[in-house]
Amino acid sequence: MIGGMTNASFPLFRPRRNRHDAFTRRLVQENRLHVDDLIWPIFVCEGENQRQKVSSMPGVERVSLDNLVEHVRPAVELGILAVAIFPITPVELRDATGTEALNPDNLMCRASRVIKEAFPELGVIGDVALDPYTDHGHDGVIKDGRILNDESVEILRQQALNQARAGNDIIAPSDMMDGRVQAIRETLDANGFETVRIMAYTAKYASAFYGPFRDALGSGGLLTGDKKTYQMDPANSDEALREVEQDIREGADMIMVKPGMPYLDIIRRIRDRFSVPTFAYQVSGEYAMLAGAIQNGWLDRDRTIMESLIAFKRAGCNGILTYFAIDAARLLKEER
Ligand SMILES: NCC(=O)CCC(=O)O
Ligand SMILES: [Mg+2]
Repeated sequence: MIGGMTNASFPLFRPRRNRHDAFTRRLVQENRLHVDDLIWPIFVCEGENQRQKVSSMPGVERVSLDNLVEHVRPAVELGILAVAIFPITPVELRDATGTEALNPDNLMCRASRVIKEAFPELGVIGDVALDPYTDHGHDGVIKDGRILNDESVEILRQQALNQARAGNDIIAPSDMMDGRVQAIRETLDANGFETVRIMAYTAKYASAFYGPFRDALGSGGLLTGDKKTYQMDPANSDEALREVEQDIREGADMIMVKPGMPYLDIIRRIRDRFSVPTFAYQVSGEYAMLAGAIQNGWLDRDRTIMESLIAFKRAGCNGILTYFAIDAARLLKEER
């Protein structure tokens, strides 16, 4: 007996029968990708009429705010529910403590207002961490070569409040400091933002797959050392469960695993244990691998994109942050 059924064997059991034709395959399909599952990360930059290509992410652009509404419109028209904003902070505005993160008129806040004004229904997710704003490229403040936890959290809670005031619906702390979810929750609530949601980057690994993202943000060259004292060791899995448990207790509404494809086992373990809405970030390096191979004609574009995304659903994700969001939404629309 397997799963309550007789373990029938060939020739009685022919698994191929359920693959016989298209209608049967659809009928028995276990997981489906829906446009509601897609979150689109976007890069914004200063300047006028900018649409800068990111060389290591073919098909991805950084856009200036005057182009932002047109950039985002296809996502809205395709029914994508939310975008995640990533600002490219000019080098001259970066400093040791990421002061620009607290500027109510920083690029993130202005981008958020531009999007909210044009598309009030579109969900806007703001990344909270100091790395786009520091001159050393780390997610927190440094003293004597160490990334300080509690001092960084004090800045992060102000950064989150700054973004909530600009209109961000979801605050997504990606810094991996301990205790920041609770601190951000308290600060939001104390300031009347109790409906602003927190999507915690809960299991964020110290990964090589963020390389192209740092190119896109211009923070790659700035980074001194690595992020191993705050991001997780790729060898660890139990630890991710402890991180999830803690973030739920601290008040996270949604949690995230990052990167995505190399960490599907982590997603599955989380889903088996917890009932919290779980997201994954198919990060820049994953995008670069696939988009590069697609561009070279080594992989079939449409099938590769869709197979890479259904894997997240199979692993148990409620949604996926992916640079392929627009392509995938188009493909889903064609399928219908
Ligand atoms: N905090 C957001 C990221 O680090 C994104 C990484 C990526 O796409 O590689
Ligand atoms: Mg944590």
